[in-house]
Amino acid sequence: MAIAFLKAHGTENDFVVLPDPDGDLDLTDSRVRALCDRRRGLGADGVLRVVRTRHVPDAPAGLDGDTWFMDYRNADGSRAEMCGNGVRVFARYLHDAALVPSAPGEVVEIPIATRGGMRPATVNADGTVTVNMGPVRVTGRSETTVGDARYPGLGIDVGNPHLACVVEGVADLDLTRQPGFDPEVFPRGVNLEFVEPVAPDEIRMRVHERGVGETRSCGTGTVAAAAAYLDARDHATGSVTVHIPGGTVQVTITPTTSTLTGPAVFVAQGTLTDDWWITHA
Ligand SMILES: N[C@@H](CCC[C@H](N)C(=O)O)C(=O)O
Repeated sequence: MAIAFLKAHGTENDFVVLPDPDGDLDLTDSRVRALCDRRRGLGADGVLRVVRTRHVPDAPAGLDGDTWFMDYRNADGSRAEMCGNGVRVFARYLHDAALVPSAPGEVVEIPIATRGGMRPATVNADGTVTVNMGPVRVTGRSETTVGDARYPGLGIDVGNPHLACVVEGVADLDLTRQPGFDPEVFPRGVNLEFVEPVAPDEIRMRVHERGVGETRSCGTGTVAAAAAYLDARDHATGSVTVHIPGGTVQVTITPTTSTLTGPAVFVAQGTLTDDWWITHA
């Protein structure tokens, strides 16, 4: 069987990467949960399966079948539409493994399909990756609760759902439990960002991710956080530096789209044992 894997992270939002060009892997929810388990598996916030779009039954209609598809799974086994840190890692993998055309010294845009649509990315000369994250759609206002405290926030869709709340004292929040949210507003669940300005156009963010729990970074969340920060200043566009526990990224929001720039780091590669794979079917 010899199933190959790589371990990678983007600002410490960590992933198991599974190359599966022909869609041969039977990646069950149970196997995703086991892979992400930090004791009985490799340990990660999510899994990125690298597969051609034609082999993904739930890929959005109209995508080219040859395009590489980022099949993203949360640590609880659920599928999500998008993962911003994941796209950076995914692009870096395609680039370094020479799975996409490139010329020495040339910055080439890599088309990447996701359940949230196309998210083209470029690997920059310094090794960082810039992802075109698509338009930022404001979906309304809602609130979250952490313990007894209520925080109003801005609902934002960047392929996946977010509620970004500008608060004071981000460092002191207890995010070890699922914060409350309105299931009528977010019937598919929601990623919750807590955002604090630290300087002009510079914010600190923590996140509780749908399907994972608190993570050290969330790329789509940083875009939502930047949008909420700008909205609080009556701006719809701008460039914001976002500090998360796992590092720093740069977000730019324009009238038509948004970009996310940050690192993509590969830690290890190896092969899963057949026994382990069979046991966790
Ligand atoms: N960590 C990701 C987001 C992953 C998906 C999210 N948990 C969801 O369910 O929508 C990112 O970097 O964007």
